[in-house]
Amino acid sequence: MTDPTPNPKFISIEGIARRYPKAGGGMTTVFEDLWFSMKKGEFACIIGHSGCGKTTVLNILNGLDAPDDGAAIVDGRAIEGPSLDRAVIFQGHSLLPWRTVLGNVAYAVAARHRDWPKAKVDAHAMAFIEKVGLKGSELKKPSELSGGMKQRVGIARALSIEPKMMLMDEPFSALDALTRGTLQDEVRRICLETGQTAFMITHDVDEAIYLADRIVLMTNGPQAMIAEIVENPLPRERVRTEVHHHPDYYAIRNHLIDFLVSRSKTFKDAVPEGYDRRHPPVVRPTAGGSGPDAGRKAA
Ligand SMILES: Nc1ncnc2c1ncn2[C@@H]1O[C@H](COP(=O)(O)OP(=O)(O)OP(=O)(O)O)[C@@H](O)[C@H]1O
Repeated sequence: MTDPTPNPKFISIEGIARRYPKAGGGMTTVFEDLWFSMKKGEFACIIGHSGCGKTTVLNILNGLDAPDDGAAIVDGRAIEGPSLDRAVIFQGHSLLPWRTVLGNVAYAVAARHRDWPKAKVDAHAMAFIEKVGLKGSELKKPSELSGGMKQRVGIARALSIEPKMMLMDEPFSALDALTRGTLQDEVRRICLETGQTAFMITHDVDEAIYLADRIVLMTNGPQAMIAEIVENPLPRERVRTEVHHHPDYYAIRNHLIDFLVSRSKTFKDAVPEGYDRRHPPVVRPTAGGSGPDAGRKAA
Protein backbone atom coordinates (compact mmCIF):
# COMPACT_ATOMS: atom_id res chain seq x y z
CA MET A 1 0.00 0.00 0.00
CA THR A 2 1.11 3.55 -0.63
CA ASP A 3 2.35 5.45 2.42
CA PRO A 4 -0.43 7.96 3.31
CA THR A 5 2.09 10.64 4.30
CA PRO A 6 5.06 9.97 2.05
CA ASN A 7 8.30 11.90 2.45
CA PRO A 8 8.24 14.28 -0.56
CA LYS A 9 11.99 13.78 -0.88
CA PHE A 10 12.33 10.02 -0.50
CA ILE A 11 14.58 10.21 -3.56
CA SER A 12 16.32 13.51 -4.08
CA ILE A 13 18.63 14.66 -6.84
CA GLU A 14 20.25 17.83 -5.57
CA GLY A 15 22.13 20.01 -8.00
CA ILE A 16 23.95 17.18 -9.77
CA ALA A 17 26.39 17.77 -12.65
CA ARG A 18 28.26 15.35 -14.92
CA ARG A 19 31.15 16.39 -17.15
CA TYR A 20 33.45 14.44 -19.44
CA PRO A 21 36.78 15.39 -21.03
CA LYS A 22 36.39 16.42 -24.68
CA ALA A 23 38.46 14.68 -27.34
CA GLY A 24 40.32 17.92 -28.28
CA GLY A 25 40.74 19.14 -24.69
CA GLY A 26 38.38 20.91 -22.28
CA MET A 27 35.25 19.42 -20.80
CA THR A 28 31.74 18.69 -22.03
CA THR A 29 28.99 19.29 -19.52
CA VAL A 30 26.28 16.67 -20.05
CA PHE A 31 24.11 18.48 -17.47
CA GLU A 32 24.60 20.59 -14.38
CA ASP A 33 22.58 21.86 -11.46
CA LEU A 34 19.85 19.26 -11.95
CA TRP A 35 17.22 19.05 -9.20
CA PHE A 36 14.39 16.56 -8.85
CA SER A 37 12.75 14.69 -6.01
CA MET A 38 10.31 11.81 -5.68
CA LYS A 39 7.87 10.64 -3.04
CA LYS A 40 7.91 7.08 -1.77
CA GLY A 41 5.67 4.94 -3.95
CA GLU A 42 5.81 7.34 -6.87
CA PHE A 43 6.41 6.23 -10.45
CA ALA A 44 8.41 8.72 -12.51
CA CYS A 45 9.48 8.51 -16.13
CA ILE A 46 12.19 10.60 -17.74
CA ILE A 47 11.91 11.55 -21.39
CA GLY A 48 14.41 13.31 -23.62
CA HIS A 49 16.36 12.81 -26.82
CA SER A 50 19.31 10.49 -27.14
CA GLY A 51 22.43 11.81 -25.42
CA CYS A 52 20.70 14.23 -23.03
CA GLY A 53 21.94 12.25 -20.03
CA LYS A 54 19.03 10.02 -18.94
CA THR A 55 21.18 6.93 -18.44
CA THR A 56 23.75 9.03 -16.63
CA VAL A 57 21.08 10.18 -14.17
CA LEU A 58 19.93 6.58 -13.71
CA ASN A 59 23.51 5.38 -13.17
CA ILE A 60 24.03 8.08 -10.55
CA LEU A 61 20.85 6.91 -8.78
CA ASN A 62 22.14 3.36 -9.01
CA GLY A 63 25.54 4.33 -7.62
CA LEU A 64 27.42 3.10 -10.70
CA ASP A 65 28.39 6.67 -11.58
CA ALA A 66 29.05 9.65 -9.34
CA PRO A 67 28.10 13.26 -10.02
CA ASP A 68 30.89 15.84 -10.43
CA ASP A 69 28.84 18.25 -8.31
CA GLY A 70 25.78 17.83 -6.13
CA ALA A 71 24.40 14.67 -4.58
CA ALA A 72 21.75 12.00 -5.04
CA ILE A 73 19.99 10.96 -1.85
CA VAL A 74 17.76 7.95 -1.10
CA ASP A 75 15.79 7.87 2.12
CA GLY A 76 18.05 10.43 3.77
CA ARG A 77 21.39 8.86 2.76
CA ALA A 78 23.70 10.02 -0.03
CA ILE A 79 24.29 7.35 -2.66
CA GLU A 80 27.90 6.27 -2.53
CA GLY A 81 27.90 3.14 -4.66
CA PRO A 82 25.69 0.28 -5.80
CA SER A 83 23.44 -1.16 -3.13
CA LEU A 84 20.75 -3.80 -2.83
CA ASP A 85 18.50 -0.92 -1.78
CA ARG A 86 18.22 -0.15 -5.49
CA ALA A 87 17.44 -2.62 -8.25
CA VAL A 88 17.91 -2.05 -11.96
CA ILE A 89 16.08 -3.55 -14.91
CA PHE A 90 17.87 -3.05 -18.22
CA GLN A 91 16.81 -3.61 -21.79
CA GLY A 92 18.94 -6.77 -21.91
CA HIS A 93 18.20 -9.42 -19.35
CA SER A 94 21.65 -10.08 -17.89
CA LEU A 95 20.54 -13.44 -16.48
CA LEU A 96 23.02 -16.09 -15.42
CA PRO A 97 22.66 -18.60 -18.31
CA TRP A 98 23.67 -21.66 -16.26
CA ARG A 99 21.05 -21.04 -13.59
CA THR A 100 17.34 -21.78 -13.78
CA VAL A 101 14.67 -19.09 -13.44
CA LEU A 102 14.43 -19.95 -9.75
CA GLY A 103 18.23 -20.04 -9.46
CA ASN A 104 18.53 -16.55 -10.97
CA VAL A 105 15.96 -15.01 -8.65
CA ALA A 106 17.12 -16.97 -5.60
CA TYR A 107 20.69 -15.78 -6.20
CA ALA A 108 19.57 -12.18 -5.70
CA VAL A 109 17.42 -13.06 -2.67
CA ALA A 110 20.32 -14.94 -1.04
CA ALA A 111 22.60 -11.92 -1.62
CA ARG A 112 20.05 -9.70 0.12
CA HIS A 113 19.31 -12.11 2.99
CA ARG A 114 22.59 -13.89 3.71
CA ASP A 115 21.25 -15.50 6.89
CA TRP A 116 18.17 -17.08 5.30
CA PRO A 117 18.09 -20.88 4.86
CA LYS A 118 17.75 -22.13 1.28
CA ALA A 119 14.10 -23.15 1.69
CA LYS A 120 13.16 -19.64 2.79
CA VAL A 121 15.16 -18.08 -0.06
CA ASP A 122 13.48 -20.34 -2.60
CA ALA A 123 9.99 -19.70 -1.21
CA HIS A 124 10.57 -15.93 -1.35
CA ALA A 125 11.95 -16.19 -4.91
CA MET A 126 8.96 -18.33 -5.97
CA ALA A 127 6.51 -15.73 -4.66
CA PHE A 128 8.00 -13.16 -7.04
CA ILE A 129 8.26 -15.64 -9.93
CA GLU A 130 4.54 -16.18 -9.45
CA LYS A 131 3.87 -12.42 -9.33
CA VAL A 132 5.32 -12.02 -12.85
CA GLY A 133 3.37 -15.01 -14.18
CA LEU A 134 6.23 -17.49 -14.51
CA LYS A 135 5.01 -20.19 -12.15
CA GLY A 136 5.60 -23.49 -13.91
CA SER A 137 8.75 -22.20 -15.66
CA GLU A 138 10.91 -21.94 -12.56
CA LEU A 139 13.14 -24.85 -13.53
CA LYS A 140 13.81 -23.62 -17.08
CA LYS A 141 17.14 -22.09 -18.10
CA PRO A 142 17.23 -18.65 -19.77
CA SER A 143 17.98 -20.28 -23.16
CA GLU A 144 14.55 -21.98 -22.98
CA LEU A 145 12.70 -18.68 -22.47
CA SER A 146 11.30 -16.07 -24.87
CA GLY A 147 12.55 -12.45 -24.67
CA GLY A 148 9.44 -11.45 -22.72
CA MET A 149 9.88 -14.32 -20.26
CA LYS A 150 13.54 -13.39 -19.71
CA GLN A 151 12.50 -9.83 -19.03
CA ARG A 152 9.92 -11.15 -16.54
CA VAL A 153 12.72 -13.00 -14.72
CA GLY A 154 14.66 -9.71 -14.59
CA ILE A 155 11.62 -7.99 -13.10
CA ALA A 156 11.06 -10.79 -10.56
CA ARG A 157 14.73 -10.65 -9.58
CA ALA A 158 14.64 -6.87 -9.16
CA LEU A 159 11.43 -6.96 -7.10
CA SER A 160 12.47 -9.95 -5.01
CA ILE A 161 15.12 -7.96 -3.17
CA GLU A 162 12.35 -5.50 -2.21
CA PRO A 163 14.47 -2.49 -3.08
CA LYS A 164 13.81 1.04 -1.88
CA MET A 165 13.86 2.08 -5.51
CA MET A 166 13.48 0.35 -8.82
CA LEU A 167 15.42 1.84 -11.72
CA MET A 168 14.47 0.90 -15.26
CA ASP A 169 16.38 1.73 -18.43
CA GLU A 170 13.99 1.20 -21.35
CA PRO A 171 13.15 -2.26 -20.02
CA PHE A 172 10.52 -3.08 -22.62
CA SER A 173 11.89 -1.46 -25.77
CA ALA A 174 13.20 -4.71 -27.30
CA LEU A 175 9.88 -6.56 -26.89
CA ASP A 176 7.00 -6.98 -29.31
CA ALA A 177 4.00 -4.71 -28.70
CA LEU A 178 1.81 -7.38 -27.12
CA THR A 179 4.46 -8.58 -24.66
CA ARG A 180 5.43 -4.99 -23.89
CA GLY A 181 1.83 -4.15 -23.03
CA THR A 182 1.45 -7.18 -20.77
CA LEU A 183 4.68 -6.44 -18.92
CA GLN A 184 3.78 -2.78 -18.53
CA ASP A 185 0.50 -3.92 -16.94
CA GLU A 186 2.36 -6.25 -14.59
CA VAL A 187 4.99 -3.74 -13.56
CA ARG A 188 2.34 -1.12 -12.94
CA ARG A 189 0.17 -3.50 -10.91
CA ILE A 190 3.09 -4.75 -8.83
CA CYS A 191 4.44 -1.24 -8.18
CA LEU A 192 0.99 -0.08 -7.05
CA GLU A 193 0.39 -3.18 -4.90
CA THR A 194 3.76 -3.01 -3.19
CA GLY A 195 4.13 0.79 -3.00
CA GLN A 196 7.36 0.49 -5.00
CA THR A 197 9.13 3.72 -5.94
CA ALA A 198 10.17 3.55 -9.59
CA PHE A 199 12.20 5.67 -11.98
CA MET A 200 12.10 4.71 -15.65
CA ILE A 201 13.78 5.92 -18.82
CA THR A 202 11.58 5.60 -21.87
CA HIS A 203 11.37 6.97 -25.39
CA ASP A 204 7.77 5.85 -25.63
CA VAL A 205 5.31 8.64 -24.83
CA ASP A 206 2.36 6.27 -24.44
CA GLU A 207 4.34 4.08 -22.06
CA ALA A 208 5.16 7.13 -19.93
CA ILE A 209 1.51 8.22 -19.86
CA TYR A 210 0.32 4.75 -18.90
CA LEU A 211 2.91 4.15 -16.19
CA ALA A 212 4.01 7.43 -14.68
CA ASP A 213 2.61 9.68 -12.00
CA ARG A 214 5.05 12.35 -13.16
CA ILE A 215 7.17 12.72 -16.28
CA VAL A 216 10.49 14.58 -16.25
CA LEU A 217 11.21 16.40 -19.51
CA MET A 218 14.89 16.83 -20.32
CA THR A 219 16.14 19.22 -22.99
CA ASN A 220 18.73 18.16 -25.53
CA GLY A 221 22.34 17.89 -24.45
CA PRO A 222 24.98 18.95 -23.90
CA GLN A 223 24.11 21.12 -20.90
CA ALA A 224 20.72 19.46 -20.71
CA MET A 225 18.17 20.91 -18.28
CA ILE A 226 14.95 19.70 -16.73
CA ALA A 227 12.52 21.85 -18.69
CA GLU A 228 9.46 20.79 -16.73
CA ILE A 229 7.89 18.16 -14.57
CA VAL A 230 4.61 17.00 -16.09
CA GLU A 231 1.98 15.74 -13.66
CA ASN A 232 -0.13 13.02 -15.18
CA PRO A 233 -3.79 14.12 -15.10
CA LEU A 234 -5.03 10.54 -15.54
CA PRO A 235 -6.38 8.78 -12.46
CA ARG A 236 -3.95 6.45 -10.68
CA GLU A 237 -6.27 3.52 -11.32
CA ARG A 238 -5.85 3.16 -15.08
CA VAL A 239 -7.00 0.53 -17.51
CA ARG A 240 -4.84 0.19 -20.61
CA THR A 241 -7.76 -0.24 -22.96
CA GLU A 242 -9.48 2.87 -21.62
CA VAL A 243 -6.74 5.44 -21.01
CA HIS A 244 -6.96 6.90 -24.52
CA HIS A 245 -10.67 7.63 -23.94
CA HIS A 246 -9.88 9.80 -20.92
CA PRO A 247 -10.67 13.46 -21.72
CA ASP A 248 -7.15 14.56 -20.72
CA TYR A 249 -5.28 11.83 -22.58
CA TYR A 250 -4.60 13.80 -25.76
CA ALA A 251 -3.75 16.94 -23.80
CA ILE A 252 -0.86 15.22 -22.04
CA ARG A 253 0.14 13.23 -25.14
CA ASN A 254 0.26 16.35 -27.33
CA HIS A 255 2.18 18.20 -24.61
CA LEU A 256 4.87 15.51 -24.47
CA ILE A 257 5.14 15.16 -28.23
CA ASP A 258 5.32 18.93 -28.66
CA PHE A 259 8.19 18.95 -26.19
CA LEU A 260 10.09 16.19 -27.99
CA VAL A 261 9.50 17.65 -31.44
CA SER A 262 10.31 21.27 -30.72
CA ARG A 263 10.75 22.59 -27.18
CA SER A 264 13.46 20.07 -26.23
CA LYS A 265 15.66 21.84 -28.80
CA THR A 266 14.59 25.45 -28.28
CA PHE A 267 14.06 25.58 -24.50
CA LYS A 268 17.66 26.46 -23.62
CA ASP A 269 17.72 29.44 -25.96
CA ALA A 270 14.45 30.84 -24.68
CA VAL A 271 14.32 29.86 -21.02
CA PRO A 272 10.97 31.08 -19.61
CA GLU A 273 11.13 34.11 -17.33
CA GLY A 274 11.37 33.05 -13.71
CA TYR A 275 12.64 29.58 -14.56
CA ASP A 276 14.48 28.17 -11.55
CA ARG A 277 16.62 25.02 -12.00
CA ARG A 278 16.03 24.12 -8.40
CA HIS A 279 12.25 24.19 -8.83
CA PRO A 280 11.46 23.36 -12.46
CA PRO A 281 7.91 24.29 -13.46
CA VAL A 282 5.24 21.68 -12.78
CA VAL A 283 2.63 21.39 -15.52
CA ARG A 284 -0.59 19.39 -15.54
CA PRO A 285 -1.94 19.28 -19.09
CA THR A 286 -5.70 18.80 -19.23
CA ALA A 287 -8.36 19.09 -21.91
CA GLY A 288 -9.21 22.53 -20.53
CA GLY A 289 -5.63 23.83 -20.94
CA SER A 290 -2.54 23.32 -18.86
CA GLY A 291 -4.64 23.19 -15.70
CA PRO A 292 -4.56 25.24 -12.53
CA ASP A 293 -1.13 23.86 -11.64
CA ALA A 294 0.58 25.04 -14.80
CA GLY A 295 3.73 26.92 -13.96
CA ARG A 296 3.69 25.83 -10.33
CA LYS A 297 7.16 25.29 -8.96
CA ALA A 298 8.35 21.81 -8.09
CA ALA A 299 8.78 21.06 -4.41
N1 LIG B 1 32.27 7.56 -20.32
C1 LIG B 1 31.93 8.59 -21.08
N2 LIG B 1 32.85 9.39 -21.63
C2 LIG B 1 32.52 10.45 -22.38
N3 LIG B 1 31.23 10.81 -22.63
C3 LIG B 1 30.26 10.04 -22.12
C4 LIG B 1 30.54 8.90 -21.32
N4 LIG B 1 29.37 8.36 -20.92
C5 LIG B 1 28.40 9.11 -21.46
N5 LIG B 1 28.94 10.13 -22.17
C6 LIG B 1 28.20 11.16 -22.88
O1 LIG B 1 27.24 11.70 -22.00
C7 LIG B 1 26.07 12.06 -22.74
C8 LIG B 1 24.86 11.48 -22.06
O2 LIG B 1 24.87 10.05 -22.20
P1 LIG B 1 23.66 9.16 -21.71
O3 LIG B 1 23.96 7.76 -22.08
O4 LIG B 1 23.39 9.46 -20.30
O5 LIG B 1 22.47 9.71 -22.60
P2 LIG B 1 20.98 9.17 -22.78
O6 LIG B 1 20.08 10.35 -22.70
O7 LIG B 1 20.73 8.06 -21.86
O8 LIG B 1 21.03 8.62 -24.28
P3 LIG B 1 20.23 7.39 -24.97
O9 LIG B 1 18.79 7.81 -24.99
O10 LIG B 1 20.82 7.34 -26.34
O11 LIG B 1 20.49 6.17 -24.18
C9 LIG B 1 26.28 11.59 -24.18
O12 LIG B 1 26.63 12.69 -24.97
C10 LIG B 1 27.40 10.61 -24.06
O13 LIG B 1 28.19 10.61 -25.23
